[in-house]
Amino acid sequence: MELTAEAIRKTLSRVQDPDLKKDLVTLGMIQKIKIEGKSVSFDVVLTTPACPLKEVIKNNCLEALEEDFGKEPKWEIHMTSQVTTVREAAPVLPHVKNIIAVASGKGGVGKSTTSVNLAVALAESGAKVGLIDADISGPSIPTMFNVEGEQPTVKKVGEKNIIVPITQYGVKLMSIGFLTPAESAVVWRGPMASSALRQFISDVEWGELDYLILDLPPGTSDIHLTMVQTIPVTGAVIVTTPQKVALADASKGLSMFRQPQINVPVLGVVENMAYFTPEELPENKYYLFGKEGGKRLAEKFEVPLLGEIPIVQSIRESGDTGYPAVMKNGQTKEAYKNLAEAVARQVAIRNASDAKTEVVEIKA
Ligand SMILES: Nc1ncnc2c1ncn2[C@@H]1O[C@H](COP(=O)(O)OP(=O)(O)OP(=O)(O)O)[C@@H](O)[C@H]1O
Repeated sequence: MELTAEAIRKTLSRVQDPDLKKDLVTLGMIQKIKIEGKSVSFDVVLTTPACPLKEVIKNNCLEALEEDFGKEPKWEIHMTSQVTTVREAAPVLPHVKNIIAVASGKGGVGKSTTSVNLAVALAESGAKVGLIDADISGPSIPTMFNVEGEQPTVKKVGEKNIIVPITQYGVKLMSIGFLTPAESAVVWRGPMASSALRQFISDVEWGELDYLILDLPPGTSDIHLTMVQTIPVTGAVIVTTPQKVALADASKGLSMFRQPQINVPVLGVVENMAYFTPEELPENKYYLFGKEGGKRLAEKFEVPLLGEIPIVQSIRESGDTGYPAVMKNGQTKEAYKNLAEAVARQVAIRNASDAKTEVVEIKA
């Protein structure tokens, strides 16, 4: 077959994105085809830098091309990415492509730990990431990022005061905890918290972000309703442990997002503390809180199980020392990396599906 851009496109239109179930050409993923003699280069623009199928897609392209053009041409395939969004021309946070709420029904199940490691894992994949700590009951993000006691600066843009978020480990951070000294026992009442959060949305210099993670307080109170209605959430991630009481509360949390007045797509469930594993014997698993509760919850609500995170001493220690577990090599890094890939994948699937019309945008 003659080596032309059109012929290459025709061949690549046989290669599908396994998640989006459409071919790469129709999805607009094949760009910058350059032919120089027998050397061909082109870009494959994926929907997220955290794409777990990068290698699979690349190999499928190569296979199809060699089938049609033989082994002689030299193929140079650049795997790049551009995170997708359904928030074009959004009234608030117009440069933030996706807002992901991390929620749990019950407290203490590891929602903040999950948010932190998810945010850092996404940033490590190359995405632009922000994190809002909306946990008014006990903001722990400053500690988990080792920025306790730091205060965001304020700058004037025109007539307006703009808050510059704190950046740590490649993630832009705002926390209710930055606004009150750690030792003070300020109780954030609903309206006060909502107004602080509204400020986080309207007065913070977030810039361009691929993913803004929102660490919500535990539970399903009125405060949640206000928060979720204040912030135009793209999708929600539900964190639970496999324990019966946690699962019952997680069901409530999940159902909250599906209420008609909220109507936020649930991206999936994370089973935290899924099993205990001693770091020196990673193949030994002990199901302290029961087995596969998160999986059953995900099945019941017909949403994906995004990850199973073991209970490991170093995860707790990393939280306390402010050096997220995902930054250290080993088994927990893999678990969080896989989680980030699964979340990014579900966001891309959401954005490509018809469900996008259901995402509610509410002005802050
Ligand atoms: N997979 C894990 N392995 C070991 N320890 C964990 C794990 N996940 C969370 N923890 C620890 O459990 C405690 C509670 O976690 P975290 O603060 O993330 O929970 P939370 O659901 O956000 O709590 P809150 O209800 O206070 O918001 C912390 O000390 C944390 O370090």
